[in-house]
Amino acid sequence: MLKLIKFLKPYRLIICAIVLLVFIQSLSQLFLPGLMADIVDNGIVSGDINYIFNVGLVMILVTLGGTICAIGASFLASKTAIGFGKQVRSSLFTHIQSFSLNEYDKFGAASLITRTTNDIVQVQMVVLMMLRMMFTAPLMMIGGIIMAVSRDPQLSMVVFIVMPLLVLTITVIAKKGLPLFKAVQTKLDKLNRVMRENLTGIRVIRAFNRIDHEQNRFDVANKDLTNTAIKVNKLMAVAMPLMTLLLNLTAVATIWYGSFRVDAGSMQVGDLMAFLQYIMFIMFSLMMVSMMFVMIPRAMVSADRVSKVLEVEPKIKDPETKNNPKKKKGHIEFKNVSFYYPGAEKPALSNISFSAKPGEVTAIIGSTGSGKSTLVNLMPRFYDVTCGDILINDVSIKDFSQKHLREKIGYVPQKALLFSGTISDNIRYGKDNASDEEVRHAAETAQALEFISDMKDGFESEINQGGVNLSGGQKQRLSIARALIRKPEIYIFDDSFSALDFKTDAQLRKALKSETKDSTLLIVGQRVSSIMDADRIIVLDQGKIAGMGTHKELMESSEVYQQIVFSQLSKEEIA
Ligand SMILES: Nc1ncnc2c1ncn2[C@@H]1O[C@H](COP(=O)(O)OP(=O)(O)OP(=O)(O)O)[C@@H](O)[C@H]1O
Repeated sequence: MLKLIKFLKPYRLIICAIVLLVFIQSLSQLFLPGLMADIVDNGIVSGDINYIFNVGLVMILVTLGGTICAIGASFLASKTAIGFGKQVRSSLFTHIQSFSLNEYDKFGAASLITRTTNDIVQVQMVVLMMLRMMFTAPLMMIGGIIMAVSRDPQLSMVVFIVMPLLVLTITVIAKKGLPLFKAVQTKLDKLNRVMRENLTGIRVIRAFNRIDHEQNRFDVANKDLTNTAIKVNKLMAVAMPLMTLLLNLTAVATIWYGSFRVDAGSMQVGDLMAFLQYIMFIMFSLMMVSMMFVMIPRAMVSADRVSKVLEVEPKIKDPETKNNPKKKKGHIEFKNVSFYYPGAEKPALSNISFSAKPGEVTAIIGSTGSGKSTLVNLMPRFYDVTCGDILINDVSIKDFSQKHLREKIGYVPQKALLFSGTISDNIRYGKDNASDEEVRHAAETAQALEFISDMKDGFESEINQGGVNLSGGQKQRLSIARALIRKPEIYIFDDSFSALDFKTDAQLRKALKSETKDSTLLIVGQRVSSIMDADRIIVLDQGKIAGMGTHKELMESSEVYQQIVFSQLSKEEIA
Protein backbone atom coordinates (compact mmCIF):
# COMPACT_ATOMS: atom_id res chain seq x y z
CA MET A 1 0.00 0.00 0.00
CA LEU A 2 2.80 2.35 0.97
CA LYS A 3 4.31 1.87 -2.48
CA LEU A 4 1.25 3.49 -4.02
CA ILE A 5 1.28 6.44 -1.61
CA LYS A 6 3.69 8.25 -3.95
CA PHE A 7 0.77 8.72 -6.33
CA LEU A 8 -0.77 11.07 -3.74
CA LYS A 9 2.22 13.41 -3.97
CA PRO A 10 0.59 15.83 -6.43
CA TYR A 11 -2.29 16.23 -3.96
CA ARG A 12 -0.12 17.32 -0.99
CA LEU A 13 -1.69 20.76 -0.73
CA ILE A 14 -5.24 19.46 -1.07
CA ILE A 15 -4.52 16.87 1.64
CA CYS A 16 -3.25 19.67 3.93
CA ALA A 17 -6.51 21.54 3.27
CA ILE A 18 -8.49 18.36 4.10
CA VAL A 19 -6.58 17.98 7.39
CA LEU A 20 -7.31 21.60 8.28
CA LEU A 21 -11.03 21.28 7.47
CA VAL A 22 -11.30 17.99 9.35
CA PHE A 23 -9.52 19.57 12.32
CA ILE A 24 -11.97 22.48 12.45
CA GLN A 25 -14.92 20.11 12.02
CA SER A 26 -13.68 17.90 14.88
CA LEU A 27 -13.11 20.87 17.16
CA SER A 28 -16.62 22.13 16.48
CA GLN A 29 -18.05 18.72 17.32
CA LEU A 30 -16.04 18.50 20.53
CA PHE A 31 -17.14 21.99 21.48
CA LEU A 32 -20.90 21.26 21.27
CA PRO A 33 -21.39 18.92 24.29
CA GLY A 34 -19.73 21.51 26.57
CA LEU A 35 -22.20 24.16 25.34
CA MET A 36 -25.08 21.78 25.86
CA ALA A 37 -23.90 21.06 29.42
CA ASP A 38 -23.81 24.82 30.04
CA ILE A 39 -27.40 25.21 28.78
CA VAL A 40 -28.59 22.41 31.09
CA ASP A 41 -26.57 23.31 34.17
CA ASN A 42 -26.70 27.09 33.93
CA GLY A 43 -29.72 27.87 31.75
CA ILE A 44 -32.38 25.24 32.39
CA VAL A 45 -31.65 24.71 36.09
CA SER A 46 -31.83 28.46 36.81
CA GLY A 47 -34.55 29.10 34.16
CA ASP A 48 -32.44 31.74 32.36
CA ILE A 49 -34.11 31.89 28.89
CA ASN A 50 -31.68 34.53 27.60
CA TYR A 51 -28.72 32.36 28.47
CA ILE A 52 -30.35 29.34 26.75
CA PHE A 53 -31.08 31.45 23.66
CA ASN A 54 -27.56 32.91 23.41
CA VAL A 55 -25.72 29.64 23.96
CA GLY A 56 -28.19 27.92 21.61
CA LEU A 57 -27.31 30.47 18.91
CA VAL A 58 -23.61 29.79 19.41
CA MET A 59 -24.36 26.06 19.07
CA ILE A 60 -26.15 26.66 15.76
CA LEU A 61 -23.22 28.70 14.43
CA VAL A 62 -20.66 26.10 15.55
CA THR A 63 -22.73 23.35 13.90
CA LEU A 64 -23.02 25.34 10.69
CA GLY A 65 -19.25 25.94 10.60
CA GLY A 66 -18.57 22.27 11.26
CA THR A 67 -20.99 21.20 8.49
CA ILE A 68 -19.40 23.53 5.94
CA CYS A 69 -15.96 22.12 6.83
CA ALA A 70 -17.27 18.55 6.56
CA ILE A 71 -18.74 19.19 3.09
CA GLY A 72 -15.49 20.84 1.94
CA ALA A 73 -13.39 17.97 3.29
CA SER A 74 -15.65 15.39 1.59
CA PHE A 75 -15.45 17.19 -1.74
CA LEU A 76 -11.66 17.49 -1.64
CA ALA A 77 -11.22 13.91 -0.43
CA SER A 78 -13.33 12.58 -3.33
CA LYS A 79 -11.39 14.68 -5.80
CA THR A 80 -8.08 13.40 -4.43
CA ALA A 81 -9.11 9.74 -4.32
CA ILE A 82 -10.50 9.77 -7.86
CA GLY A 83 -7.42 11.58 -9.16
CA PHE A 84 -5.22 9.06 -7.35
CA GLY A 85 -7.09 6.17 -9.02
CA LYS A 86 -6.67 7.77 -12.43
CA GLN A 87 -2.94 8.26 -11.88
CA VAL A 88 -2.36 4.67 -10.75
CA ARG A 89 -4.42 3.27 -13.64
CA SER A 90 -2.56 5.36 -16.15
CA SER A 91 0.88 4.40 -14.71
CA LEU A 92 -0.07 0.75 -14.67
CA PHE A 93 -1.22 0.89 -18.29
CA THR A 94 1.95 2.67 -19.41
CA HIS A 95 4.11 0.24 -17.45
CA ILE A 96 2.37 -2.78 -18.95
CA GLN A 97 3.06 -1.35 -22.41
CA SER A 98 6.78 -1.64 -21.68
CA PHE A 99 6.54 -5.35 -20.84
CA SER A 100 8.16 -7.94 -23.05
CA LEU A 101 5.99 -10.95 -23.89
CA ASN A 102 7.70 -12.84 -21.03
CA GLU A 103 6.30 -10.40 -18.51
CA TYR A 104 2.84 -10.49 -20.08
CA ASP A 105 2.86 -14.28 -19.92
CA LYS A 106 3.80 -14.13 -16.22
CA PHE A 107 0.58 -12.36 -15.16
CA GLY A 108 -1.82 -13.27 -17.94
CA ALA A 109 -4.28 -10.89 -19.62
CA ALA A 110 -7.21 -11.61 -17.25
CA SER A 111 -5.22 -10.80 -14.13
CA LEU A 112 -3.76 -7.65 -15.67
CA ILE A 113 -7.29 -6.45 -16.46
CA THR A 114 -8.55 -7.15 -12.90
CA ARG A 115 -5.53 -5.40 -11.44
CA THR A 116 -6.03 -2.33 -13.63
CA THR A 117 -9.75 -2.08 -12.86
CA ASN A 118 -11.16 -3.78 -9.74
CA ASP A 119 -7.98 -3.72 -7.65
CA ILE A 120 -7.39 -0.04 -8.26
CA VAL A 121 -11.03 0.73 -7.36
CA GLN A 122 -10.54 -1.09 -4.03
CA VAL A 123 -7.48 1.02 -3.23
CA GLN A 124 -9.20 4.19 -4.40
CA MET A 125 -12.13 3.53 -2.05
CA VAL A 126 -9.82 3.10 0.90
CA VAL A 127 -7.87 6.23 0.04
CA LEU A 128 -11.16 8.13 0.10
CA MET A 129 -12.11 6.60 3.42
CA MET A 130 -8.72 7.22 4.92
CA LEU A 131 -8.70 10.84 3.86
CA ARG A 132 -12.01 11.29 5.63
CA MET A 133 -11.42 9.12 8.68
CA MET A 134 -7.70 8.82 9.23
CA PHE A 135 -7.52 12.33 10.67
CA THR A 136 -11.03 12.58 12.09
CA ALA A 137 -10.84 9.36 14.12
CA PRO A 138 -7.69 10.10 16.14
CA LEU A 139 -8.70 13.75 16.59
CA MET A 140 -12.13 12.82 17.90
CA MET A 141 -10.73 10.03 20.05
CA ILE A 142 -7.95 12.04 21.67
CA GLY A 143 -10.17 15.13 21.95
CA GLY A 144 -13.00 13.01 23.39
CA ILE A 145 -10.71 11.40 25.97
CA ILE A 146 -9.25 14.76 27.06
CA MET A 147 -12.71 16.31 27.36
CA ALA A 148 -14.17 13.27 29.15
CA VAL A 149 -11.29 13.04 31.63
CA SER A 150 -11.47 16.79 32.26
CA ARG A 151 -15.21 16.50 33.03
CA ASP A 152 -14.95 13.47 35.32
CA PRO A 153 -11.75 11.37 35.63
CA GLN A 154 -13.46 8.68 37.68
CA LEU A 155 -16.28 8.08 35.19
CA SER A 156 -13.70 7.96 32.40
CA MET A 157 -12.56 4.57 33.71
CA VAL A 158 -15.52 3.09 31.75
CA VAL A 159 -13.78 3.98 28.48
CA PHE A 160 -10.50 2.40 29.54
CA ILE A 161 -12.28 -0.85 30.35
CA VAL A 162 -14.16 -1.03 27.04
CA MET A 163 -11.33 0.12 24.77
CA PRO A 164 -9.16 -3.03 25.02
CA LEU A 165 -12.23 -5.14 24.27
CA LEU A 166 -12.91 -3.14 21.15
CA VAL A 167 -9.27 -3.28 20.03
CA LEU A 168 -9.28 -7.05 20.52
CA THR A 169 -12.44 -7.42 18.42
CA ILE A 170 -10.92 -5.34 15.64
CA THR A 171 -7.67 -7.36 15.64
CA VAL A 172 -9.52 -10.68 15.43
CA ILE A 173 -11.66 -9.45 12.55
CA ALA A 174 -8.67 -8.07 10.64
CA LYS A 175 -6.74 -11.32 11.10
CA LYS A 176 -9.62 -13.44 9.85
CA GLY A 177 -10.46 -11.07 7.02
CA LEU A 178 -7.06 -10.69 5.36
CA PRO A 179 -6.75 -14.20 3.82
CA LEU A 180 -10.37 -14.02 2.73
CA PHE A 181 -9.87 -10.72 0.92
CA LYS A 182 -6.82 -12.16 -0.82
CA ALA A 183 -8.89 -15.15 -1.91
CA VAL A 184 -11.70 -12.92 -3.24
CA GLN A 185 -9.33 -11.08 -5.59
CA THR A 186 -7.69 -14.30 -6.87
CA LYS A 187 -11.09 -15.83 -7.47
CA LEU A 188 -12.17 -12.72 -9.32
CA ASP A 189 -9.12 -13.22 -11.56
CA LYS A 190 -10.22 -16.76 -12.23
CA LEU A 191 -13.76 -15.69 -13.07
CA ASN A 192 -12.41 -13.09 -15.47
CA ARG A 193 -10.18 -15.68 -17.12
CA VAL A 194 -13.09 -18.08 -17.67
CA MET A 195 -15.24 -15.23 -18.98
CA ARG A 196 -12.51 -14.09 -21.37
CA GLU A 197 -11.92 -17.57 -22.73
CA ASN A 198 -15.65 -17.93 -23.20
CA LEU A 199 -15.98 -14.70 -25.12
CA THR A 200 -12.94 -15.21 -27.33
CA GLY A 201 -13.60 -18.89 -27.93
CA ILE A 202 -17.33 -18.62 -28.59
CA ARG A 203 -17.10 -20.21 -32.06
CA VAL A 204 -15.13 -23.25 -30.89
CA ILE A 205 -17.42 -23.65 -27.87
CA ARG A 206 -20.52 -23.67 -30.09
CA ALA A 207 -18.98 -25.83 -32.80
CA PHE A 208 -18.05 -28.49 -30.25
CA ASN A 209 -21.34 -28.19 -28.36
CA ARG A 210 -19.47 -27.29 -25.20
CA ILE A 211 -21.90 -24.61 -24.00
CA ASP A 212 -22.99 -26.74 -21.03
CA HIS A 213 -19.40 -27.54 -20.17
CA GLU A 214 -18.47 -23.85 -20.28
CA GLN A 215 -21.59 -22.96 -18.30
CA ASN A 216 -20.42 -25.42 -15.64
CA ARG A 217 -16.92 -24.00 -15.66
CA PHE A 218 -18.36 -20.51 -15.20
CA ASP A 219 -20.74 -21.71 -12.46
CA VAL A 220 -17.88 -23.32 -10.56
CA ALA A 221 -15.77 -20.15 -10.73
CA ASN A 222 -18.81 -18.00 -9.89
CA LYS A 223 -19.81 -20.19 -6.94
CA ASP A 224 -16.27 -20.21 -5.66
CA LEU A 225 -16.16 -16.42 -5.72
CA THR A 226 -19.64 -16.13 -4.19
CA ASN A 227 -18.82 -18.52 -1.34
CA THR A 228 -15.71 -16.60 -0.41
CA ALA A 229 -17.55 -13.28 -0.69
CA ILE A 230 -20.29 -14.67 1.58
CA LYS A 231 -17.65 -15.66 4.15
CA VAL A 232 -16.28 -12.09 4.06
CA ASN A 233 -19.75 -10.63 4.44
CA LYS A 234 -20.60 -12.99 7.29
CA LEU A 235 -17.54 -11.75 9.11
CA MET A 236 -18.59 -8.17 8.53
CA ALA A 237 -22.17 -8.99 9.51
CA VAL A 238 -20.93 -10.20 12.89
CA ALA A 239 -18.43 -7.39 13.32
CA MET A 240 -20.78 -4.42 13.04
CA PRO A 241 -23.50 -5.50 15.53
CA LEU A 242 -20.77 -6.63 17.92
CA MET A 243 -19.28 -3.16 17.93
CA THR A 244 -22.67 -1.48 18.23
CA LEU A 245 -23.40 -3.74 21.20
CA LEU A 246 -20.15 -2.67 22.85
CA LEU A 247 -21.06 0.94 22.14
CA ASN A 248 -24.49 0.65 23.70
CA LEU A 249 -23.18 -1.26 26.72
CA THR A 250 -20.69 1.53 27.28
CA ALA A 251 -23.52 4.08 27.17
CA VAL A 252 -25.57 2.04 29.67
CA ALA A 253 -22.55 1.68 31.98
CA THR A 254 -21.83 5.42 31.77
CA ILE A 255 -25.43 6.41 32.58
CA TRP A 256 -25.65 3.85 35.35
CA TYR A 257 -22.38 4.83 37.03
CA GLY A 258 -22.94 8.51 36.23
CA SER A 259 -26.38 8.52 37.90
CA PHE A 260 -24.74 7.45 41.18
CA ARG A 261 -22.25 10.29 40.88
CA VAL A 262 -25.04 12.81 40.11
CA ASP A 263 -27.01 11.44 43.07
CA ALA A 264 -23.98 11.83 45.32
CA GLY A 265 -23.59 15.41 44.13
CA SER A 266 -20.14 14.80 42.57
CA MET A 267 -21.40 15.56 39.07
CA GLN A 268 -24.00 17.80 37.43
CA VAL A 269 -26.71 16.48 35.03
CA GLY A 270 -25.36 18.62 32.16
CA ASP A 271 -21.88 17.24 32.70
CA LEU A 272 -23.21 13.68 32.57
CA MET A 273 -24.99 14.45 29.26
CA ALA A 274 -21.83 15.99 27.83
CA PHE A 275 -19.78 13.11 29.17
CA LEU A 276 -22.09 10.63 27.42
CA GLN A 277 -21.54 12.44 24.15
CA TYR A 278 -17.78 12.38 24.56
CA ILE A 279 -17.95 8.67 25.25
CA MET A 280 -19.94 8.28 22.03
CA PHE A 281 -17.32 10.27 20.12
CA ILE A 282 -14.59 8.02 21.46
CA MET A 283 -16.50 4.86 20.61
CA PHE A 284 -17.49 6.12 17.15
CA SER A 285 -13.86 6.97 16.45
CA LEU A 286 -12.91 3.46 17.43
CA MET A 287 -15.59 2.13 15.12
CA MET A 288 -14.21 4.27 12.33
CA VAL A 289 -10.78 2.83 13.02
CA SER A 290 -12.25 -0.66 13.01
CA MET A 291 -13.88 0.01 9.64
CA MET A 292 -10.52 1.15 8.36
CA PHE A 293 -8.97 -2.02 9.74
CA VAL A 294 -11.52 -4.02 7.84
CA MET A 295 -11.15 -2.12 4.57
CA ILE A 296 -7.40 -1.58 4.72
CA PRO A 297 -6.43 -5.27 4.61
CA ARG A 298 -8.59 -5.72 1.53
CA ALA A 299 -7.07 -2.68 -0.11
CA MET A 300 -3.62 -3.88 0.94
CA VAL A 301 -4.17 -7.08 -0.98
CA SER A 302 -5.25 -5.09 -4.02
CA ALA A 303 -2.45 -2.55 -3.61
CA ASP A 304 0.02 -5.41 -3.41
CA ARG A 305 -1.32 -6.89 -6.63
CA VAL A 306 -1.01 -3.52 -8.36
CA SER A 307 2.49 -2.92 -6.94
CA LYS A 308 3.62 -6.36 -8.12
CA VAL A 309 2.93 -5.27 -11.69
CA LEU A 310 4.52 -1.85 -11.21
CA GLU A 311 7.59 -3.42 -9.63
CA VAL A 312 8.36 -5.63 -12.59
CA GLU A 313 11.43 -4.28 -14.28
CA PRO A 314 10.90 -4.80 -18.00
CA LYS A 315 13.77 -6.99 -19.14
CA ILE A 316 13.85 -5.38 -22.55
CA LYS A 317 15.13 -1.87 -22.18
CA ASP A 318 16.38 0.82 -24.49
CA PRO A 319 20.15 1.44 -24.50
CA GLU A 320 21.58 4.60 -22.95
CA THR A 321 22.99 5.78 -26.25
CA LYS A 322 20.75 5.10 -29.15
CA ASN A 323 22.18 3.84 -32.41
CA ASN A 324 20.51 4.46 -35.69
CA PRO A 325 23.12 3.89 -38.40
CA LYS A 326 22.06 5.34 -41.71
CA LYS A 327 24.84 3.86 -43.87
CA LYS A 328 23.42 0.39 -44.35
CA LYS A 329 19.82 -0.72 -44.71
CA GLY A 330 18.10 -4.02 -44.09
CA HIS A 331 21.19 -6.14 -43.38
CA ILE A 332 20.35 -8.91 -40.91
CA GLU A 333 22.77 -11.20 -39.17
CA PHE A 334 21.93 -13.94 -36.66
CA LYS A 335 25.10 -14.89 -34.74
CA ASN A 336 24.90 -18.19 -32.86
CA VAL A 337 21.48 -17.34 -31.50
CA SER A 338 19.97 -19.62 -28.86
CA PHE A 339 16.73 -19.01 -27.00
CA TYR A 340 14.94 -20.62 -24.06
CA TYR A 341 11.38 -19.72 -23.07
CA PRO A 342 11.28 -18.95 -19.32
CA GLY A 343 11.17 -22.15 -17.33
CA ALA A 344 11.74 -24.34 -20.41
CA GLU A 345 14.32 -27.11 -20.09
CA LYS A 346 15.05 -27.38 -23.77
CA PRO A 347 15.98 -24.45 -26.00
CA ALA A 348 13.37 -23.37 -28.53
CA LEU A 349 16.26 -22.32 -30.77
CA SER A 350 19.92 -23.29 -30.68
CA ASN A 351 22.92 -21.96 -32.53
CA ILE A 352 21.11 -20.18 -35.31
CA SER A 353 23.44 -18.31 -37.63
CA PHE A 354 22.65 -16.76 -40.99
CA SER A 355 22.67 -13.42 -42.69
CA ALA A 356 20.44 -11.72 -45.22
CA LYS A 357 20.55 -8.50 -47.19
CA PRO A 358 18.12 -6.24 -49.04
CA GLY A 359 16.52 -7.72 -52.12
CA GLU A 360 16.86 -11.21 -50.66
CA VAL A 361 14.09 -13.50 -49.56
CA THR A 362 14.90 -15.81 -46.66
CA ALA A 363 12.31 -18.48 -46.08
CA ILE A 364 12.04 -20.50 -42.90
CA ILE A 365 10.41 -23.89 -43.10
CA GLY A 366 10.05 -26.79 -40.68
CA SER A 367 7.53 -28.93 -38.88
CA THR A 368 5.14 -27.38 -36.36
CA GLY A 369 6.86 -26.46 -33.12
CA SER A 370 10.29 -26.39 -34.78
CA GLY A 371 10.82 -22.76 -33.70
CA LYS A 372 9.96 -20.76 -36.84
CA SER A 373 7.76 -18.16 -35.12
CA THR A 374 10.16 -17.98 -32.20
CA LEU A 375 12.99 -17.13 -34.61
CA VAL A 376 11.17 -14.23 -36.26
CA ASN A 377 9.78 -12.98 -32.92
CA LEU A 378 13.32 -12.35 -31.74
CA MET A 379 13.88 -9.72 -34.43
CA PRO A 380 11.45 -7.05 -33.08
CA ARG A 381 12.63 -8.02 -29.54
CA PHE A 382 9.32 -9.49 -28.41
CA TYR A 383 11.74 -11.72 -26.53
CA ASP A 384 15.48 -11.24 -26.03
CA VAL A 385 17.94 -13.91 -27.18
CA THR A 386 19.40 -16.09 -24.42
CA CYS A 387 22.81 -16.42 -26.12
CA GLY A 388 24.33 -14.99 -29.26
CA ASP A 389 23.27 -11.80 -30.96
CA ILE A 390 21.14 -10.44 -33.76
CA LEU A 391 22.58 -7.59 -35.78
CA ILE A 392 20.80 -5.20 -38.08
CA ASN A 393 23.11 -3.13 -40.27
CA ASP A 394 26.05 -4.44 -38.18
CA VAL A 395 24.57 -3.10 -34.93
CA SER A 396 23.14 -5.37 -32.22
CA ILE A 397 19.36 -4.98 -31.99
CA LYS A 398 19.89 -4.36 -28.26
CA ASP A 399 21.70 -1.14 -29.16
CA PHE A 400 18.73 0.31 -31.02
CA SER A 401 15.90 1.97 -29.19
CA GLN A 402 12.89 -0.34 -29.41
CA LYS A 403 11.02 2.34 -31.33
CA HIS A 404 13.75 2.69 -33.97
CA LEU A 405 14.17 -1.05 -34.23
CA ARG A 406 10.47 -1.64 -34.78
CA GLU A 407 10.24 1.21 -37.27
CA LYS A 408 12.56 -0.78 -39.49
CA ILE A 409 10.30 -3.80 -39.47
CA GLY A 410 7.01 -4.56 -41.18
CA TYR A 411 5.61 -7.43 -39.15
CA VAL A 412 2.75 -9.61 -40.27
CA PRO A 413 1.79 -11.97 -37.44
CA GLN A 414 0.72 -15.58 -37.75
CA LYS A 415 -2.72 -14.76 -36.39
CA ALA A 416 -4.07 -11.70 -38.17
CA LEU A 417 -5.33 -9.22 -35.62
CA LEU A 418 -7.26 -6.09 -36.48
CA PHE A 419 -8.62 -3.32 -34.31
CA SER A 420 -12.08 -1.82 -34.12
CA GLY A 421 -12.37 1.07 -36.57
CA THR A 422 -12.53 1.39 -40.33
CA ILE A 423 -10.52 -0.55 -42.89
CA SER A 424 -8.44 2.53 -43.67
CA ASP A 425 -7.82 3.08 -39.92
CA ASN A 426 -6.47 -0.44 -39.73
CA ILE A 427 -4.16 -0.05 -42.72
CA ARG A 428 -3.02 3.35 -41.41
CA TYR A 429 -2.09 1.62 -38.15
CA GLY A 430 1.20 0.95 -39.98
CA LYS A 431 1.73 4.60 -40.87
CA ASP A 432 -0.33 7.31 -39.18
CA ASN A 433 0.14 10.01 -41.77
CA ALA A 434 -0.33 7.84 -44.87
CA SER A 435 -2.27 9.48 -47.70
CA ASP A 436 -5.42 7.91 -49.15
CA GLU A 437 -3.39 6.97 -52.19
CA GLU A 438 -0.82 5.12 -50.04
CA VAL A 439 -3.62 3.26 -48.25
CA ARG A 440 -5.15 2.26 -51.58
CA HIS A 441 -1.80 1.18 -53.01
CA ALA A 442 -0.98 -0.97 -49.96
CA ALA A 443 -4.41 -2.61 -50.18
CA GLU A 444 -3.92 -3.21 -53.91
CA THR A 445 -0.54 -4.87 -53.42
CA ALA A 446 -1.98 -7.00 -50.60
CA GLN A 447 -4.73 -8.13 -53.03
CA ALA A 448 -7.33 -6.61 -50.71
CA LEU A 449 -8.70 -3.97 -53.06
CA GLU A 450 -11.31 -6.22 -54.62
CA PHE A 451 -13.05 -7.26 -51.42
CA ILE A 452 -12.76 -3.75 -49.96
CA SER A 453 -14.44 -2.28 -53.05
CA ASP A 454 -17.21 -4.85 -52.71
CA MET A 455 -17.97 -3.62 -49.22
CA LYS A 456 -20.73 -1.04 -48.80
CA ASP A 457 -18.54 1.77 -47.51
CA GLY A 458 -15.28 0.68 -49.15
CA PHE A 459 -12.27 1.83 -47.13
CA GLU A 460 -14.58 3.43 -44.61
CA SER A 461 -16.32 0.16 -43.76
CA GLU A 462 -16.32 -0.57 -40.07
CA ILE A 463 -14.37 -3.52 -38.71
CA ASN A 464 -15.55 -5.07 -35.47
CA GLN A 465 -13.16 -5.74 -32.60
CA GLY A 466 -10.55 -8.31 -33.69
CA GLY A 467 -11.89 -8.22 -37.25
CA VAL A 468 -14.64 -10.75 -36.58
CA ASN A 469 -16.75 -9.53 -39.50
CA LEU A 470 -14.04 -10.50 -42.01
CA SER A 471 -12.84 -13.85 -43.30
CA GLY A 472 -9.46 -15.26 -42.25
CA GLY A 473 -7.96 -14.53 -45.68
CA GLN A 474 -9.37 -10.98 -45.72
CA LYS A 475 -7.89 -10.30 -42.30
CA GLN A 476 -4.52 -11.65 -43.43
CA ARG A 477 -4.52 -9.39 -46.49
CA LEU A 478 -5.35 -6.33 -44.38
CA SER A 479 -2.60 -7.13 -41.94
CA ILE A 480 -0.21 -7.49 -44.90
CA ALA A 481 -1.36 -4.09 -46.20
CA ARG A 482 -0.75 -2.64 -42.72
CA ALA A 483 2.89 -3.79 -42.92
CA LEU A 484 3.37 -2.77 -46.57
CA ILE A 485 2.30 0.82 -45.98
CA ARG A 486 5.32 1.36 -43.74
CA LYS A 487 7.77 0.56 -46.54
CA PRO A 488 10.17 -0.87 -43.97
CA GLU A 489 13.73 -2.14 -44.40
CA ILE A 490 12.77 -5.60 -43.23
CA TYR A 491 9.57 -7.57 -43.69
CA ILE A 492 8.59 -10.45 -41.45
CA PHE A 493 5.79 -12.65 -42.74
CA ASP A 494 5.03 -15.24 -40.07
CA ASP A 495 3.05 -17.81 -41.98
CA SER A 496 0.95 -14.92 -43.20
CA PHE A 497 -0.34 -16.46 -46.40
CA SER A 498 -1.79 -19.61 -44.87
CA ALA A 499 -5.44 -18.52 -45.20
CA LEU A 500 -5.10 -17.49 -48.85
CA ASP A 501 -6.13 -19.65 -51.77
CA PHE A 502 -3.38 -20.65 -54.22
CA LYS A 503 -4.45 -18.10 -56.84
CA THR A 504 -4.50 -15.14 -54.43
CA ASP A 505 -1.27 -16.40 -52.85
CA ALA A 506 0.46 -16.41 -56.25
CA GLN A 507 -0.91 -12.96 -57.20
CA LEU A 508 0.12 -11.53 -53.86
CA ARG A 509 3.65 -12.87 -54.11
CA LYS A 510 4.00 -11.42 -57.61
CA ALA A 511 2.83 -8.01 -56.43
CA LEU A 512 5.04 -8.21 -53.35
CA LYS A 513 8.12 -8.94 -55.42
CA SER A 514 8.27 -5.51 -57.06
CA GLU A 515 6.98 -3.72 -53.93
CA THR A 516 9.59 -5.20 -51.61
CA LYS A 517 12.58 -5.39 -53.93
CA ASP A 518 14.69 -3.03 -51.80
CA SER A 519 13.80 -4.71 -48.50
CA THR A 520 14.93 -7.86 -46.76
CA LEU A 521 12.22 -10.48 -46.43
CA LEU A 522 11.92 -13.17 -43.78
CA ILE A 523 9.08 -15.50 -44.64
CA VAL A 524 7.90 -18.31 -42.42
CA GLY A 525 6.09 -20.75 -44.63
CA GLN A 526 4.44 -24.14 -44.58
CA ARG A 527 3.96 -24.63 -48.33
CA VAL A 528 7.09 -25.65 -50.22
CA SER A 529 5.57 -24.40 -53.47
CA SER A 530 5.47 -20.88 -52.15
CA ILE A 531 9.01 -20.70 -50.81
CA MET A 532 10.83 -22.63 -53.53
CA ASP A 533 12.01 -19.43 -55.21
CA ALA A 534 13.54 -17.94 -52.05
CA ASP A 535 17.19 -16.92 -52.17
CA ARG A 536 17.79 -18.82 -48.98
CA ILE A 537 15.69 -21.48 -47.30
CA ILE A 538 16.39 -22.28 -43.65
CA VAL A 539 15.14 -25.69 -42.59
CA LEU A 540 14.44 -25.82 -38.88
CA ASP A 541 14.19 -29.04 -36.94
CA GLN A 542 13.63 -28.94 -33.18
CA GLY A 543 15.09 -25.48 -32.93
CA LYS A 544 18.24 -26.29 -34.91
CA ILE A 545 19.17 -25.51 -38.48
CA ALA A 546 18.87 -28.79 -40.35
CA GLY A 547 19.82 -27.29 -43.69
CA MET A 548 20.28 -23.96 -45.41
CA GLY A 549 20.53 -23.02 -49.08
CA THR A 550 18.45 -22.70 -52.21
CA HIS A 551 15.75 -25.22 -53.04
CA LYS A 552 18.13 -26.93 -55.46
CA GLU A 553 20.98 -27.12 -52.97
CA LEU A 554 18.75 -28.40 -50.19
CA MET A 555 17.26 -31.07 -52.41
CA GLU A 556 20.76 -32.47 -52.68
CA SER A 557 22.00 -31.88 -49.16
CA SER A 558 19.12 -31.89 -46.64
CA GLU A 559 17.22 -35.01 -45.77
CA VAL A 560 14.70 -33.10 -43.60
CA TYR A 561 13.97 -30.73 -46.49
CA GLN A 562 13.57 -33.63 -48.90
CA GLN A 563 11.04 -35.22 -46.54
CA ILE A 564 9.04 -31.99 -46.38
CA VAL A 565 9.17 -31.59 -50.16
CA PHE A 566 8.20 -35.19 -50.92
CA SER A 567 5.29 -34.95 -48.50
CA GLN A 568 3.88 -31.94 -50.39
CA LEU A 569 4.88 -32.03 -54.06
CA SER A 570 4.58 -34.56 -56.83
CA LYS A 571 7.69 -35.68 -58.79
CA GLU A 572 6.67 -33.47 -61.75
CA GLU A 573 6.34 -30.39 -59.55
CA ILE A 574 9.75 -31.01 -58.01
CA ALA A 575 11.35 -31.43 -61.40
N1 LIG B 1 5.13 -18.34 -25.13
C1 LIG B 1 5.73 -19.53 -25.07
N2 LIG B 1 6.13 -20.02 -23.88
C2 LIG B 1 6.75 -21.21 -23.79
N3 LIG B 1 7.02 -22.01 -24.84
C3 LIG B 1 6.64 -21.60 -26.06
C4 LIG B 1 5.98 -20.34 -26.24
N4 LIG B 1 5.73 -20.18 -27.56
C5 LIG B 1 6.21 -21.29 -28.18
N5 LIG B 1 6.77 -22.14 -27.28
C6 LIG B 1 7.42 -23.43 -27.57
O1 LIG B 1 8.52 -23.18 -28.43
C7 LIG B 1 8.60 -24.15 -29.46
C8 LIG B 1 8.65 -23.47 -30.82
O2 LIG B 1 7.40 -22.81 -31.03
P1 LIG B 1 7.12 -21.93 -32.33
O3 LIG B 1 5.80 -21.26 -32.14
O4 LIG B 1 8.29 -21.08 -32.61
O5 LIG B 1 7.01 -23.05 -33.45
P2 LIG B 1 6.62 -22.91 -34.98
O6 LIG B 1 7.68 -23.64 -35.74
O7 LIG B 1 6.37 -21.50 -35.34
O8 LIG B 1 5.26 -23.73 -34.99
P3 LIG B 1 3.98 -23.54 -35.94
O9 LIG B 1 4.39 -23.90 -37.32
O10 LIG B 1 3.03 -24.53 -35.39
O11 LIG B 1 3.53 -22.14 -35.80
C9 LIG B 1 7.42 -25.08 -29.27
O12 LIG B 1 7.90 -26.26 -28.67
C10 LIG B 1 6.49 -24.36 -28.34
O13 LIG B 1 5.87 -25.26 -27.44
